[in-house]
Amino acid sequence: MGMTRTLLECSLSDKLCVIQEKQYEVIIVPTFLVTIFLILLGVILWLFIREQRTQQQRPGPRDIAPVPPSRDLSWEAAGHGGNVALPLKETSVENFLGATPALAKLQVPREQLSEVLEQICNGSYGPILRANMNTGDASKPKSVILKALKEPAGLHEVQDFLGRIQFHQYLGKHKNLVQLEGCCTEQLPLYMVLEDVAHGDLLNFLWTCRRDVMTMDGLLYDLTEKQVYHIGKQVLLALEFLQDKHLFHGDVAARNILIQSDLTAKLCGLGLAYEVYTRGAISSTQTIPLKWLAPERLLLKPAGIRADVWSFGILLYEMVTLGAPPYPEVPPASILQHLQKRKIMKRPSSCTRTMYGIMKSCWCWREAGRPSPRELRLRLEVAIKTADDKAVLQVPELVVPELYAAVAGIRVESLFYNYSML
Ligand SMILES: Nc1ncnc2c1ncn2[C@@H]1O[C@H](COP(=O)(O)OP(=O)(O)OP(=O)(O)O)[C@@H](O)[C@H]1O
Repeated sequence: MGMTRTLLECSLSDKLCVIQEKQYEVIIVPTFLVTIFLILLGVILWLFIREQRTQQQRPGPRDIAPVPPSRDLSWEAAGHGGNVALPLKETSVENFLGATPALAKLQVPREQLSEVLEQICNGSYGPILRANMNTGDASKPKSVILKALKEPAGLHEVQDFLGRIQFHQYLGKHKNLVQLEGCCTEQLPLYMVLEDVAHGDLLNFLWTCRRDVMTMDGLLYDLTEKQVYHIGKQVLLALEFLQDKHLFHGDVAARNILIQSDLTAKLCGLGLAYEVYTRGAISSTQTIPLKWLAPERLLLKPAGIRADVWSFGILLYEMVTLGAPPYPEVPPASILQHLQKRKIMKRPSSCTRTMYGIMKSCWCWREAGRPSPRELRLRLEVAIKTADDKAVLQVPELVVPELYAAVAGIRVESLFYNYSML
């Protein structure tokens, strides 16, 4: 209306009128544009905040970053490493602990954990303890393993620890994976509660088989070729399970396999599988003993389940030599140069040609040339039929853990050994 009146009141030669008309354009159009822009910005911000809130409230493993393709290193490079996206300044550890409803169902009341029986070792994020858990029947306490988060812990460490528990929950049950029983995470100190695989790790079992110990708590310290295949097959079943979830283990070795008296084998040490889950890759900063690693891992290239297959070959070597360190003549730091010359380990005297053939297939330089866990398992199932079930594997030399650690390229503190106490 204002514009029309101005035009009617002015003649075309009236300069003031032209200026007045332009002033309207200069004021109204930008104001209109700025208003639209502000409204749009508001809507976008509102949608963003709403999405963030719903993500934090969602239960289960979705709190952890979604599973990216396992061979995609760019996922990590693009900075998607975190697992629960809460800004540090906005929350304290206590607030954060109260705000993880995803773990509510897993909570074990602290008063049910009666006494700590022993500290097994120092794990990668804190002490690993054996404790008794009350089951309701006072005469039948259940032994469990507590993985504690060392204190003091920052918010990132707490987030990471909770993410690991959720990862266990996400994995679910498998006979050949160590089982999550619950957690205590509503206040500090934080515990992950795991089933107790009482006979401990396979490496200690293998070392004990070198001794004159016959049996302990129902476990027979003798190993035959058939049993090596039997244990190997179970590890492969666990790897198939991980592969079905687009994951891989990253640290397959005798020290990461727990053993029960009936020789049920359970893969533990799932820390790297968790990294694969959250980042799509294993971070190169992780210190994994080099002698177990496939060439692509040593070269810091993207790796997948077939890197586990390489390590599985080393595991067979460990079993058949009753826990000898791999490549005893090669210093750990020179392993890559050694492999680059296409050298692999020679057949140990205790190893049949069939088993050595299987090991060699795992140690193919090219990933694609290696069998999948399933193909390998089928080969083991064939081999098991004709394997020796009588001759007990024997190695006369006893192990000195410190020496073993130096040759294997492992920190001796990371080895749990009750071996020397026997
Ligand atoms: N459920 C269990 N039952 C018996 N012993 C266990 C159990 N879990 C772990 N251990 C013992 O603790 C050692 C270290 O375990 P594990 O590798 O799982 O811990 P970690 O070093 O903190 O690994 P990660 O970061 O990969 O989870 C094992 O070699 C084993 O001796």
